[in-house]
Amino acid sequence: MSPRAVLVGPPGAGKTTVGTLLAAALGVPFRDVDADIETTAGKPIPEIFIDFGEDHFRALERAAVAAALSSFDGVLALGGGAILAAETRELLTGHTVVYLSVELSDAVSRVGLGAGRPLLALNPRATLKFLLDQRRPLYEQAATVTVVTDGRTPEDIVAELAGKL
Ligand SMILES: Nc1ncnc2c1ncn2[C@@H]1O[C@H](COP(=O)(O)OP(=O)(O)OP(=O)(O)O)[C@@H](O)[C@H]1O
Ligand SMILES: O=C(O)C1=C[C@@H](O)[C@@H](O)[C@H](O)C1
Ligand SMILES: [Mg+2]
Repeated sequence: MSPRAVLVGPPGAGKTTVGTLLAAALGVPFRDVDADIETTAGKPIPEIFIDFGEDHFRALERAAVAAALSSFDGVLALGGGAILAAETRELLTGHTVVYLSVELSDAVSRVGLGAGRPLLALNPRATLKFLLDQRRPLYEQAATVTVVTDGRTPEDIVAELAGKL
């Protein structure tokens, strides 16, 4: 069993939004690893960061990604930082990995004040710039399909993707 598509990209790329619509368009279920982690931990992501720290969150994330990749066959959205783990990047090999790319200005306007995103709580623009610069090569390396999302509606992005998958 293998996901039909695995969505990667930074916060604000639209993984949850586009993933939900793409799954509906393909007639398959949608699953979001961020939601899986919250279910396992029994608390929202910001509280996991506060109570246990980022390293603990990343450990939960690695386990949640591994479980979903081996047991789910719909559209799967990873968390924005999941590809930081070498173990996860290796597990992605052979899967259909869709990189939703977004430049800084669109990402900033989409995440606003960063509500619900603990890494962005202090300075969303500066942190997003750092995350985009740090992670862009990792998303590009993992991707089998790349879709530019800047200035486009989720529906337009889904129409492009549905034709490619
Ligand atoms: N193509 C788009 N155009 C405009 N707004 C968008 C687009 N895609 C998503 N959004 C909006 O941007 C915000 C962030 O989208 P979403 O939560 O889907 O991102 P994400 O990639 O899942 O982020 P995270 O990594 O934090 O989970 C939401 O308010 C959503 O409505
Ligand atoms: O970019 C990140 O590192 C994160 C993105 C979100 O999807 C969550 O997984 C969490 O807030 C961390
Ligand atoms: Mg999301």
